[in-house]
Amino acid sequence: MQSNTSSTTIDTDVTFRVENTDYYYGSFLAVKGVNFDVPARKITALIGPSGCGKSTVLRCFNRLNDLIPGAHINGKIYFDGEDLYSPRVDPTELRRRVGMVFQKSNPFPKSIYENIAFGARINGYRGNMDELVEQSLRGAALWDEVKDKLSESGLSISGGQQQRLCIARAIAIEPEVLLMDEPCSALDPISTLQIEDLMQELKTNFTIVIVTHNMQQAARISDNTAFFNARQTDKGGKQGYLVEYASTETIFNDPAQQATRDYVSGRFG
Ligand SMILES: Nc1ncnc2c1ncn2[C@@H]1O[C@H](COP(=O)(O)OP(=O)(O)OP(=O)(O)O)[C@@H](O)[C@H]1O
Repeated sequence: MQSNTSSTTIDTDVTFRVENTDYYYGSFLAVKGVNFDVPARKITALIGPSGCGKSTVLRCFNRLNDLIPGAHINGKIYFDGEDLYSPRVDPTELRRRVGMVFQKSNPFPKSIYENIAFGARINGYRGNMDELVEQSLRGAALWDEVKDKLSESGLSISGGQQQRLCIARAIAIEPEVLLMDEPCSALDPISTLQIEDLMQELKTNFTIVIVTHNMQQAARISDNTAFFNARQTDKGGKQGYLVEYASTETIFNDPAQQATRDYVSGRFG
């Protein structure tokens, strides 16, 4: 495995290999020198204080940062062994393979049924749509709650249900990876636990990378954890970097770095 500092061996298939990457917004170097491997069909958590670059790194896995003017990276990210930034990679097709769930649930202002069917249709799905809708809602542990109101608006259900609808929509197009940017931060504890349980089920089929501010959540659900921090630069700004990457067990119980120990024990951040 590739790692900045830690020694834990992560012996499994690699979905993303991040090699010597620097992340820029224009001339601003937001995150510097990141190396790590994201293993397949595991949950990898990105943690660290605000502004250390977790979302920046996450958004590069499906090249969502391409949509931000001036954003670019140096270094390499490989997805299933292929250079993610190669001209051969079509970002739209990449985003089909690497789905994303955001902090704030964002169902389309359409029926629950159409929330699933719409994306599938655009992606050329030709099979039985009713079956796909049911299977996706079941996969997101939402079917029983909405099966009798599929024609109602996706915006009419609770926040936790909306977030599961967004997960159903994401898995309907059969991605290989699910990126999750603080998916539970707007949810109550019960909905949060439902999403966490769901993630444990989803990881049998999907590689999951999650950004979370909730350290207990990272400890509960993830297999591996990357701890990012930010340091002061000469110019007075802040620059993110990866402090340590290892199994979640190691990061929370026996980290190699004092900064990691301080962070996970709540001493800063
Ligand atoms: N669109 C953007 N344009 C310019 N700078 C940005 C942009 N998005 C993020 N940044 C900067 O990049 C750095 C990393 O931000 P990022 O949002 O990735 O951090 P984060 O760890 O996810 O923070 P938070 O936990 O607060 O969401 C910060 O200095 C931030 O101001």
